[in-house]
Amino acid sequence: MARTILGVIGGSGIYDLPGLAGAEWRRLESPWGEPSDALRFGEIDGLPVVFLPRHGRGHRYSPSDINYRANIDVLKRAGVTDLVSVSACGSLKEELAPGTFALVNQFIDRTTARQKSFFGKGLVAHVSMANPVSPRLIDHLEAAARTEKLACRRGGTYLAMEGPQFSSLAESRLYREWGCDVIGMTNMPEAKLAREAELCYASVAMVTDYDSWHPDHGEVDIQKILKVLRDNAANAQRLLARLARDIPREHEACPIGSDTALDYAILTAPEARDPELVAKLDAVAGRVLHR
Ligand SMILES: CSC[C@H]1O[C@H](OP(=O)(O)O)[C@H](O)[C@@H]1O
Ligand SMILES: Nc1ncnc2[nH]cnc12
Repeated sequence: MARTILGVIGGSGIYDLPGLAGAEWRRLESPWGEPSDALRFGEIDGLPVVFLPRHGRGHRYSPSDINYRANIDVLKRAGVTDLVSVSACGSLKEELAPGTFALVNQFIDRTTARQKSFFGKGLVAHVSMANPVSPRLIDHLEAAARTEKLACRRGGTYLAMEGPQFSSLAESRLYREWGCDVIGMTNMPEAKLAREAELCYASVAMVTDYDSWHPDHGEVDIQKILKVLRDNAANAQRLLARLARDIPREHEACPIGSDTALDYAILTAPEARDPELVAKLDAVAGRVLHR
């Protein structure tokens, strides 16, 4: 079994990870283009941690402009085994009040303008997304939240919208009718690409607002969000530090097979594969392409 290397993608309001011993920014090249930023390498209690600010330092990339493929590729190149995403989101349920951390386990992808797969013409693969989140990683996050006494709910469906505008009232109501719990703009295609790269993935959806549907809270606006975001970011740092201290140092085999997702996923015959695409997939799919 490999040793655990914890990856963290920080969302809005989270552009660094304090408390990393020996921390340094290091830029990794990716054949998939420019990632959002350099990676922040360091250690917590001897555990290697690799951090990436999803929107880049200074918040330079909007959700539609983020190169999700390059981000996942560089994290894979850095050796990450377990990837935790932390994200701001709107609540679609009364009981998920601002400040709550939802450990979501399902996604509905309503994004339209993003590259969603590492595979394609010349190398076709189909991975399962029935269970997009690694339950073991959720167990560790839930335990960490409990230890840190953070308001947390296990499970839930995250609706990923394209943005950057917030949803209309009609959309907000529709997503509630669909049974969604929270809404954000970034966890898709991130979760899909993490699965293709055989990473265990989990998402901490940190509620900042009630989107637009709630009769007592009016419409969502960025000023309100920013206020809650600051508290959430401080709590997220505590959660992540606790997770890093307590997660097992040996990477545990994923009970839903995230780390073997490509075993039977590739359909293209070896002789029909595009050598250029095969070369680009050295980090993401090297385990199965070069065996
Ligand atoms: C800060 S409001 C909207 C913005 O925040 C979320 O970003 P992230 O998921 O990276 O925390 C949301 O998806 C939007 O991009
Ligand atoms: N209401 C909302 N909709 C989409 N993304 C968000 N991020 C934070 N709040 C959000």
